[in-house]
Amino acid sequence: MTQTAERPQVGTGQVVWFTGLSGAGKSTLAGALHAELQARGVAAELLDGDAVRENLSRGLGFSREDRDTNVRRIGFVAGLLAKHGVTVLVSAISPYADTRREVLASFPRALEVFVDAPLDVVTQRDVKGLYLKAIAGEIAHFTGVSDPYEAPENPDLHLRTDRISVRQGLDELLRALGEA
Ligand SMILES: Nc1ncnc2c1ncn2[C@@H]1O[C@H](COP(=O)(O)OS(=O)(=O)O)[C@@H](OP(=O)(O)O)[C@H]1O
Ligand SMILES: Nc1ncnc2c1ncn2[C@@H]1O[C@H](COP(=O)(O)OP(=O)(O)O)[C@@H](O)[C@H]1O
Repeated sequence: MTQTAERPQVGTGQVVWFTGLSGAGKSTLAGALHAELQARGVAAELLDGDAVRENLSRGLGFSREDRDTNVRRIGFVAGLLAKHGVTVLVSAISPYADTRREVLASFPRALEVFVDAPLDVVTQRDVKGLYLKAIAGEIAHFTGVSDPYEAPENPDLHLRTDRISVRQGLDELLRALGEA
């Protein structure tokens, strides 16, 4: 007979939700934090926007409805992982404040991280060459150019990636997680 009641309970994992424009630095910071947590032996999982869209959300586009579906799907998986004590790092533009609020409120422990760089900076970075195309009108509904981005009003962490280094951002994240 299993003695579930006597087994040690796995603590609820924290969900660290990185939101911001394309090219703001979400993947870079979430990836750096993931590597650091793993090196410290912390059970951590990364749900990155691009990988999610290739798998869990394949076929979804960038209408409000599809973005919200994408964000809710990520939230569902993050919640399952967190329930088992995993620290979950989510990197997704997640542009709509209401949907973010709803999903974040479903986690017992959540940290909203606003990865923030002004439009002119991300346009200059143009990591994937998408801003050039969006500005030329070749990509419809591109966040920050022809589609909205609703910045968090009261994020747990606000990282201005045009003012701080990746290392400084990582240090702030570790501090916020009590891992400094
Ligand atoms: N129209 C439009 N708007 C914004 N982004 C676009 C668009 N089309 C493609 N891409 C690429 O898709 C990545 C964003 O996917 P996300 O899943 O993070 O977006 S969302 O949270 O569902 O809004 C985003 O990746 P990141 O640069 O990593 O943010 C872009 O590379
Ligand atoms: N302080 C910083 N934090 C994060 N990324 C930075 C920072 N400074 C410069 N960058 C650069 O900005 C780019 C961000 O790209 P990426 O992480 O893919 O953004 P996103 O996932 O938000 O689309 C990378 O080329 C990264 O090296």
